[in-house]
Amino acid sequence: MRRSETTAARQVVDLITGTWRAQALHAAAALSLPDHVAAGHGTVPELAERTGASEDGLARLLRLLTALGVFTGDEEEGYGLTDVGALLVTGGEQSMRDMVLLYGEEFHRAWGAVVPAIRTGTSGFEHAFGTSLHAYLRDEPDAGPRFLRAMNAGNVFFPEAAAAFDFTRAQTVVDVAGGSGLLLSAVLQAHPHLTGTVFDLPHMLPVAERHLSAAIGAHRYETVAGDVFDKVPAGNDVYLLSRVLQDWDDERCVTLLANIREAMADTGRLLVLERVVATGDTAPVLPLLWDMHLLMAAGGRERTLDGYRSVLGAAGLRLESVHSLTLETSLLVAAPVGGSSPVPALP
Ligand SMILES: C[S@@+](CC[C@H](N)C(=O)[O-])C[C@H]1O[C@@H](n2cnc3c(N)ncnc32)[C@H](O)[C@@H]1O
Repeated sequence: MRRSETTAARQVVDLITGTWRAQALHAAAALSLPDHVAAGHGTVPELAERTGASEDGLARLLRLLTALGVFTGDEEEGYGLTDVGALLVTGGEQSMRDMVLLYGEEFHRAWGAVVPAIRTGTSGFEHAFGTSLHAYLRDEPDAGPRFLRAMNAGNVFFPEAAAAFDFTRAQTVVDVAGGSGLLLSAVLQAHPHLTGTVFDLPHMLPVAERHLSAAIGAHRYETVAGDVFDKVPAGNDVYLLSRVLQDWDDERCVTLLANIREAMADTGRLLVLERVVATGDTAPVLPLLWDMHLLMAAGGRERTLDGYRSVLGAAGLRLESVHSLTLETSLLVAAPVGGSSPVPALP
């Protein structure tokens, strides 16, 4: 075999085995191995006793995940956690365990329906579960809070978003479909003069309420239940819309954006947090992977910059600026068409 063929074959094998890596990580999180290792129980017999798993299976899983950079050590000495493994320990502000679990369980099943999803344009989730992700989150006990905990793990760009926009002249902020309230709390913590509202479906609000009451204190925020396709709280200076457009087709995006436009003053601003898709063989892969994942999960999509411009424009908003954040996420600042001044100055 020529060298270029070897390299191409290697690439195919690496692509095929990508899902095995993710599922090995999922097994470690599902068996709480990082928790046990963090508690000092790092040998295979100790882990077998605590998890009820077979020693042979555990030894092989740990040896693979050590090679993948999740654990340190070996079977003889016992295992410790790398920085990656430490992110899989339960609890803690930065923990990504809930994300690993959701992606390894429900979303893995949704990806199992990738071919019918691409054939039909209906989400992989609907093919696999017989119901939409949104209905599942509403109807399945504890699914909503589990989903929000998993979303939290991907929120590493929230503090950056709070710093990327000049909030000094704003007084009130609404996080539209704000989920866990973590973005609003990052904004309120960074800008103590602001008060804020989390607006979301009623079954999602308890998580935001719990988080904001602990992080912010009762007098600076409220939670409001409602449907973004009906109307959103009016008269605020800044509207946040994080990872929401990604779940809907253009028509639904225009409806919800038009509701936000109607609620904002002409001087208001809308801050959209999404990934921007580029094309070509040098395009960053993460937005493209997430675009495909959104088809598998909610039947949604990531958009090109022109795609965001187009749905904003159809709702009476214009894209004013774009800021790059970590994990290839972008902050898009939009202003009402015709409303040129920024949010009003504080008295
Ligand atoms: C992908 S999550 C994003 C949550 C949050 N903005 C974030 O970035 O972590 C989508 C959110 O949209 C909310 N949502 C879905 N349909 C909605 C509707 N019709 N009205 C209001 N919120 C809705 C969900 O409850 C969920 O919190």
